[in-house]
Amino acid sequence: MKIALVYRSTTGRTEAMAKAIEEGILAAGGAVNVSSIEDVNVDDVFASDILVLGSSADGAESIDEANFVPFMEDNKDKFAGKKVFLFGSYGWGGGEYANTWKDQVVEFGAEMIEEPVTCLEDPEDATLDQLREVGKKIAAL
Ligand SMILES: Cc1cc2nc3c(=O)[nH]c(=O)nc-3n(C[C@H](O)[C@H](O)[C@H](O)COP(=O)(O)O)c2cc1C
Repeated sequence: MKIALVYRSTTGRTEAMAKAIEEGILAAGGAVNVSSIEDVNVDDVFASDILVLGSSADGAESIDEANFVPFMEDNKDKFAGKKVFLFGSYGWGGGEYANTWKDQVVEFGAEMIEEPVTCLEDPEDATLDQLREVGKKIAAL
């Protein structure tokens, strides 16, 4: 299945998580089209079966307000039937923003591959290992 990974990261924390997922996908023999939300190609993303989406927490328990919020709203009709995995780093909110994001994705008709994975600030090695395993699972779908 075709896999797209789109992320937003201000200081590199969510980007490190994205790299671990990519490593897992590649290690399992899969291929993935990786882009940051700032220069995402929407047509390419929604030509994929699996959407791996990462954003750090922003605003008041939101995903990235400048780019990811409009990306979600503008493409809400394109999520039906997609398989989605969400991840990202947060600072103080315990990752609550990712639950709201999950609810949105489910409301748009997508299927969650796994529960979102979030982490406080920099991802620990155990989190990166967990994300590599998620990447392997995604590659095998
Ligand atoms: C403008 C701004 C708003 C933020 N809002 C939240 C928030 O609502 N909840 C939270 O837990 N962290 C919030 N954070 C903290 C970031 O999500 C956190 O620093 C994260 O580790 C950054 O990851 P990144 O380097 O991948 O962007 C905010 C940070 C900034 C700069």
